[in-house]
Amino acid sequence: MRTPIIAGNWKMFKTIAEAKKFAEEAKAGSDIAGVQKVICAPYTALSALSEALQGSGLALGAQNMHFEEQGAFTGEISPSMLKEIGVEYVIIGHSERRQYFNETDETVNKKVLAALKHGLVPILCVGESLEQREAGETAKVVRTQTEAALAGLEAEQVADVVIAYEPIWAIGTGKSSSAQEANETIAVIRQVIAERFGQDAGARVRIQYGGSVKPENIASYLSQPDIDGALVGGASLDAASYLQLVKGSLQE
Ligand SMILES: O=C(CO)COP(=O)(O)O
Repeated sequence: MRTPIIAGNWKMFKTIAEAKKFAEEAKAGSDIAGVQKVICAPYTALSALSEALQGSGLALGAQNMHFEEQGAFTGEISPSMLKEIGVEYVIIGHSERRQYFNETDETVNKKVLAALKHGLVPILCVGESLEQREAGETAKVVRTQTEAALAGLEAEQVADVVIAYEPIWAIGTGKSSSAQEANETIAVIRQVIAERFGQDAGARVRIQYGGSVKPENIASYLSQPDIDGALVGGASLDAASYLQLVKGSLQE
């Protein structure tokens, strides 16, 4: 049985004061059990949130990191810097980073390896563009991205990775993939992992859907057999909305 995981990706939103306010409000859901709750905040808010989230039941995540331990990499943040302030999860390879910040399958792979080495749980993002989808290439694209990102990992490590399937055309557009279509693509990802790393890793790895997930549609995704949670942008910015997502992820 895979525990569902609902991760908020705040992207470039929220000052420290706004982040603290969210943390206070999110404490109303501290007693909700059976689901893993994560908020991935901007770097500047992480340290304050590490304290402010105490007692909320929410774990802390970052949205990116460098793969090196330290060095002359102006503007970058290392895995141990994140660990030091209580970060447990890190989003890797989000399509916005692939699109705007030159993230490649190769750097994604290095970051996944570095995260695991430092005891951070990577939330690895994969997903096709609208053009690729219309060309019938969805399965091929997610297969290539998944294989490249997980190259060099042991089966035991793969089981600990969280994967987020985010079709690019569904991000922030209000156009969500149907739950059934999302489940089909997620089943492909699970199959790729089972082929490469064994049935056990395939059965254990948690795979989220992301792209215009809202409190109104979350239950339909989570009712699918291969979908284990959601990576949510816009609807995670408000604490009440985030808690509704968490509640909605619990199967009746
Ligand atoms: O990119 C996303 C989460 O990482 C999805 O964003 P939205 O939920 O705003 O569509």
